Amino acid sequence: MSRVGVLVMGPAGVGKSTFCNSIISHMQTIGRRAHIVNLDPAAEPNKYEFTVDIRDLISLDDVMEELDLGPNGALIYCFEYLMKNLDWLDEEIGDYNDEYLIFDCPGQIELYTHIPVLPNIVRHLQQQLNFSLCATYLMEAPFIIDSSKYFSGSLCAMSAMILLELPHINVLSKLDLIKDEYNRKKLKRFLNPDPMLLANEVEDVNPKFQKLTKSIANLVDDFGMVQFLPLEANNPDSIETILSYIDDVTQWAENQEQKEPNDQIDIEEM
Ligand SMILES: Nc1nc2c(ncn2[C@@H]2O[C@H](COP(=O)(O)OP(=O)(O)OP(=O)(O)O)[C@@H](O)[C@H]2O)c(=O)[nH]1
Ligand SMILES: [Mg+2]
Repeated sequence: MSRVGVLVMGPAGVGKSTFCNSIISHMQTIGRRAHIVNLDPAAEPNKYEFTVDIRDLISLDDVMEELDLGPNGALIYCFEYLMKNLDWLDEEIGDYNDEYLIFDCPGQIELYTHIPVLPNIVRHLQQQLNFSLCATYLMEAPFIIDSSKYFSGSLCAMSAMILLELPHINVLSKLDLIKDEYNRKKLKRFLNPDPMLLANEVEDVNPKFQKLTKSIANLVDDFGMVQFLPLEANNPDSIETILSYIDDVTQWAENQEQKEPNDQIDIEEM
């Protein structure tokens, strides 16, 4: 049994759910099967039906109303509730052996930076449900092309990377919105950036913070976490490229190949 899980993470409105839908649509086109697991208790109705939906376990609106919590507190409560009811998740996912599941996560970034619920869910999926997992972290291209924001975005992505300890792919979403303004060469500076060069470009920063920016650039540089894959949700080529990276880090193809000899044994045994 081999299951691939892709966590789709990133700040609010960055294009996570749209990306999930684009993967499903692309996979259908090429004859592969995938499902969306919705982990956002505040999700809006989606183009593709959620195969597993946290809202079937707990509703954000109910929590807000009954416990008199705000949306962020209620979200944390929902995840803590999910942690206490992981058997529900096991049961829901249980029927989907040998499948490709895409986990659409909420946009509250505290979930990826300092609350341990997501790492606990990740360990559970790996250890109890035998998932080969990959994290995708989306950042918006229009946001990131400002050098100073590039560093704050990179720190958030690194935070998620450290917290989850998973194979990690950074994605620059909504690239179509800046394509006309930035030529290929300029875009490459952000997709495959040199943090030290970008740090020198940060302007309009209080001199007191320039040193801090350089230190952060050093850290990002040392970490080697400086690559982004471009995403245009409506461009199948960009989806295909990202999917090939995900397949690679989750060893999807190898798992498929491994299954073939067993299939043959089954046939011979019959
Ligand atoms: N131009 C452009 N717009 C996009 C793209 N991807 C998403 N959007 C738009 O961005 C908005 C937010 O997209 P969602 O997919 O709902 O973002 P999200 O990250 O799931 O949002 P939350 O779940 O609320 O955190 C929507 O209006 C999308 O149509 C893209 O590649 N290009
Ligand atoms: Mg969403």
